[in-house]
Amino acid sequence: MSYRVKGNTGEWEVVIGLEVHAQVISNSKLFSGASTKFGAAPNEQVSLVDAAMPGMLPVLNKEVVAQGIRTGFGLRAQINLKSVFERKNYFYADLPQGYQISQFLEPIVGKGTLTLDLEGGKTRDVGIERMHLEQDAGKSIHDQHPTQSYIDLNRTGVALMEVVSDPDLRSPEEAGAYLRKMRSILRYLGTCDGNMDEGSMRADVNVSVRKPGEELGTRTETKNVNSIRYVMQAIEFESKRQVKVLEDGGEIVQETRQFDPSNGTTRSLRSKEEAHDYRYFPDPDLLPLVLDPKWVEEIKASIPELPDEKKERFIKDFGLSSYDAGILVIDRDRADFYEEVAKGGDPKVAANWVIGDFFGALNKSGLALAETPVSAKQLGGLIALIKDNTISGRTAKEVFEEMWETSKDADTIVEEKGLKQISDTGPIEAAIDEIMAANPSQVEAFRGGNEKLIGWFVGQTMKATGGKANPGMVNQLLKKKLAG
Ligand SMILES: Nc1ncnc2c1ncn2[C@@H]1O[C@H](COP(=O)(O)OP(=O)(O)OP(=O)(O)O)[C@@H](O)[C@H]1O
Ligand SMILES: [Mg+2]
Ligand SMILES: [Mg+2]
Repeated sequence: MSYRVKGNTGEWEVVIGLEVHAQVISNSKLFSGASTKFGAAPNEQVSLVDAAMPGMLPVLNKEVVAQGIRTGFGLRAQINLKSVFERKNYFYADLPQGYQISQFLEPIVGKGTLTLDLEGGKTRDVGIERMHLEQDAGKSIHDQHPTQSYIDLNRTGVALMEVVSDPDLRSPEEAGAYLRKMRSILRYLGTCDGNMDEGSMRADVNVSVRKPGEELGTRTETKNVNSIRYVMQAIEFESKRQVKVLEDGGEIVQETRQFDPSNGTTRSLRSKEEAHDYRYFPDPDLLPLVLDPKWVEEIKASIPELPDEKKERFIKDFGLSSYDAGILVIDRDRADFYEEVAKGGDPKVAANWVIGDFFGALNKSGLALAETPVSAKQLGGLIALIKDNTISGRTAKEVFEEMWETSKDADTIVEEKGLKQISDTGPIEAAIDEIMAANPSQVEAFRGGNEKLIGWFVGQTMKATGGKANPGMVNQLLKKKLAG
């Protein structure tokens, strides 16, 4: 079912386009050699270029350009061999140049596609309009002094990628899926760390509403939202607000809004009348960026397997469901971990264990994957023991818990605790014979048609063998013997 906002006049469709600002992983800034490391004391990482000292000239950072190209390939997008840096002029205290160097008419990356992984393993493609490179601004600090503002220029000039989506998203969930996938792709590529709480990925959220089938409505833009949950909340609030305004006979004005995380609402920052005229023009200090096609090809050849391809391979080679494969490929470490576990035998069983027991245990103990007490190889070893019938699936759960506590190998634990499953027919048959001899009336009832009693016999046999009998074998032998 598609997402709709219910109003008094019927149902409204929500239309969303996201602009994602992603900080490029690079040691130095877009046009200066200053460090980009997170967490430095204010104004420790500011070169003369960043501070816009007179006469300072920008020098383009080649690594950032390479990162931009990688991102373009990750978004299955057109790489433009010629692009142009332009000045986006506006005044703000934390913008010493009085303009931001950005790309406008000719961005480095053109149209592309991002595939959403939705509920139930469904997917949907969303259009990418463009991606360009630009400088970040500095930071104004208002909460240190009652009457003064402070400026931190560490972030000034840090390279950002702005990825602009088409207005293709239709619900808060889809917007969430879009951001999760974007983050996953950028992390696979190593072009952005995707840490939203450190501000390395932020979104401008464009929202409009319309009656299904109608033309696009007027959008508002909620700036700089820094968590996926907040983006979803902003969409929910903003779409309901717009429906109410329209149904009350009002009009939506194209405006910039701000999200308030304390109550999940948005409020107006500035309206269209006050909208910026950025007076874009090509930066005279920078030549057009012309890429060597050979270099671009080299970069293309170095792109790693990305989540979509990996997912497809997991489905095809390992027989996983789209849903399971989607969960496993979300980040590269998880996917690698799973593949290592799958070497232990049955890849489908491995997926169940990794997604269920293993991720569950990680979650419960609040550990990151890198801190796991049970290695992929060890988990693979446990699964191999189930596969070759050394232990039952049920015993395996017990062994896993012990592994988690002690970091011991599965076979060591099975050996030490004597958990080996009984798969010899001899002792199982002996146990069954004894139970049947001691319970003639049950045997008679079963033979008389009460087939449900098989469960009782299984239980008795398991009990008699200390829970170690191979359950498949117990079933098989019981059926044979009870049939008489
Ligand atoms: N009617 C609409 N409803 C919802 N989203 C829309 C609508 N029209 C456009 N959008 C989305 O708004 C975003 C516009 O971003 P874009 O960077 O092109 O321009 P901008 O927001 O005006 O510029 P700036 O980068 O200065 O904020 C895109 O993601 C686009 O898909
Ligand atoms: Mg934009
Ligand atoms: Mg915008």
